[in-house]
Amino acid sequence: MIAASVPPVARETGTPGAEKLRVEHLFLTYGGNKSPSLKDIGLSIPENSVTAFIGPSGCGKSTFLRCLNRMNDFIRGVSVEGQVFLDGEDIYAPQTDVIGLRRRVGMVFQRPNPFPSSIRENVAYGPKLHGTRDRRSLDELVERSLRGAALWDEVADKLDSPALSLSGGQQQRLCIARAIAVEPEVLLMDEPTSALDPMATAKIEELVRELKEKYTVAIVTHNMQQAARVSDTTAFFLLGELVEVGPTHEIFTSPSDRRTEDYITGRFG
Ligand SMILES: Nc1ncnc2c1ncn2[C@@H]1O[C@H](COP(=O)(O)OP(=O)(O)OP(=O)(O)O)[C@@H](O)[C@H]1O
Repeated sequence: MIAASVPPVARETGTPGAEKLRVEHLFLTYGGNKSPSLKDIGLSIPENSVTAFIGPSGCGKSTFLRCLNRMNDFIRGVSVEGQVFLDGEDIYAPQTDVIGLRRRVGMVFQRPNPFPSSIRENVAYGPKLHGTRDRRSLDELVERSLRGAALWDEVADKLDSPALSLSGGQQQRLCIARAIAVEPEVLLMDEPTSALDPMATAKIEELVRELKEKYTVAIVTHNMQQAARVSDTTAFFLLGELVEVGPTHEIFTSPSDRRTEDYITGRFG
């Protein structure tokens, strides 16, 4: 039996599989809505792994992802109850440094959204904002981040070209480079391939599998094959509830909840 609310696992930092994020009794209600869009979510996310959030449109996947670095704070009237622990500290506690939190928990969005500046400037932007000024350090960071996003070989000779001159898939990898340039611990990805063609999608999927060596990755996807290909753990959401979470191969081969089975076998969604 795979429980939707999993008990905390050992929290020994640096150990693959130690708990990075833990969510307890999370409810979220958008302003003006009578009922919550997320209901009593409990979930544990191990570090150095990929966790996929799947479910039909409107089930709350993106809303939940945004709870993990308080991006929902930008939406007026949202109320959040419950707890989200990052390395054991509640990110919704009043003393939380939210800017610091978003540095530790970075985000990549559905549509590639590079700034209208050069490739180099896109990657250097975050580190500069956080105080890195030295040109050599910045150059090193830009190269390391572009390598980390599997883009370096394609752009090394044109770092001062406009980011918007890149293809959609390259732009999305640039956004990943921008996200990792500030050395986050967690990367949240909201349907990062939904605007890309199959080749570009395959590259991002390969990259996601590599990224878990250094980061904890949580990814929202509409595409069940993608979840099966890239993730270690899959969480299935329906109507704002977390129905089931477990190892990806188990969710896709022997789910314990009938609703998960109906979804993954295409009976609805
Ligand atoms: N800014 C908002 N204001 C009010 N309601 C919202 C807002 N954003 C999302 N919702 C509602 O919250 C619920 C969950 O939406 P969410 O976008 O998180 O679902 P999703 O599973 O990510 O859907 P999709 O796969 O279509 O992106 C939906 O009923 C949606 O209408």
